[in-house]
Amino acid sequence: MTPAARVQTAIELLDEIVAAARDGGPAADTLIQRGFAARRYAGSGDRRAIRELIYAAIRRAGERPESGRAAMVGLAAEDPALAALFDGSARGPQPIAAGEASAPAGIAPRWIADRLTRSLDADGLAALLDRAPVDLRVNRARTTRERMLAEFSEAEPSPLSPDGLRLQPGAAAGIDRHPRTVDGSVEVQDEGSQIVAGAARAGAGMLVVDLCAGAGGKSLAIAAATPDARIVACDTDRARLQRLPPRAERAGVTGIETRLLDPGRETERLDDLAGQADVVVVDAPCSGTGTWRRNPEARWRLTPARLEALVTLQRRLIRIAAGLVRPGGALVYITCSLLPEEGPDAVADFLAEHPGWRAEDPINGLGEPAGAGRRLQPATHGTDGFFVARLLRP
Ligand SMILES: C[S@@+](CC[C@H](N)C(=O)[O-])C[C@H]1O[C@@H](n2cnc3c(N)ncnc32)[C@H](O)[C@@H]1O
Repeated sequence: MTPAARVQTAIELLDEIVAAARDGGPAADTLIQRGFAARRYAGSGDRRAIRELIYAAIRRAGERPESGRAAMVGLAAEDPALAALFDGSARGPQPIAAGEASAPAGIAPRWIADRLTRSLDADGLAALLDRAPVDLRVNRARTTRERMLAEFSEAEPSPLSPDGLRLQPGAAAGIDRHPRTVDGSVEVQDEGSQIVAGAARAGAGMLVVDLCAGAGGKSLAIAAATPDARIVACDTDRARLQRLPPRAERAGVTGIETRLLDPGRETERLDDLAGQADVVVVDAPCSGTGTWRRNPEARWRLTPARLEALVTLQRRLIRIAAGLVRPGGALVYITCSLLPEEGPDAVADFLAEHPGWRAEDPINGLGEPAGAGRRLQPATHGTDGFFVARLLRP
């Protein structure tokens, strides 16, 4: 493909990404993969260049642009070499017209950037859109970090997690097909996610409920660290939860059972666990502001109404979780968001409504204080953004 044709293809795929963000469609990565499958003529160099153009345009545009072309025209305004490729050649983009729509540069939609500035300074805000490294969690049930460092010659030990390895983005191509990923020796998992999973502090023989387990990122980390715990992994999303048992098998961990919940009627399937759990983990559905560096178009999907619905659901899930904790047990509340209303404010509300419960440091001084919990952020800790609190039942 010519460089100009790559730009035109990036514009076409961006059009689909913008529409999907507006209409609740598939993630950018899915659309890009489908787009490449439909364009078999694009070689690996073309694909890499197109993907880079797309993500550069997405990262740059804080507000959802009106079209893929507006996003790319905005990028071209800061890059004369790119602007020169709008040359009207056979498969290239038409020349940029005077006064043509151009997406403005920004970090996030205004309404949400305003809320984030309650808790992040300018560097913290900008780092939400950094290019993220790829972190691996070494599966203690299978191997050791030292052995995996020998297998992944380009990896470094990640600085905060004892089980983490870090690969720079360029060195992580094909990581899903790497033999040590396939045999369950390592899992792709952000270092921040590894650390907050550690807040469960599960011990031998404990009953742990992972209320929002999804495909099991946290459950698998807990099981690898504590082979003798019983982990009940719950979720309302059947497709996600179904991905957990094969992952557990691949990782060689036992003790995880899955439980599908009915949205709005979660407690009906949790009756037998009421007041029984040593630890309940609530890795709540959230805005994902802490993971924008991996899914930058997610910020185009958020609306005030969607955020409000999430905040309401988070508060409901904490209350459900509290009903499962045994006296003296712990509730671990996690979000991958840096918005106060999804983290410290949610915990403050819970503590105000539940006298006798108290918070303790969930991650042994790592991260920084955030209300009754702690948080990790890309700018300061090099991880995705997370909030985590550990609340003890009287
Ligand atoms: C942040 S994700 C969990 C990620 C997962 N714990 C991991 O580490 O990979 C939040 C999960 O909450 C689930 N969820 C949404 N509403 C729920 C509800 N009412 N009860 C339980 N889970 C719910 C979503 O399906 C989603 O999988």
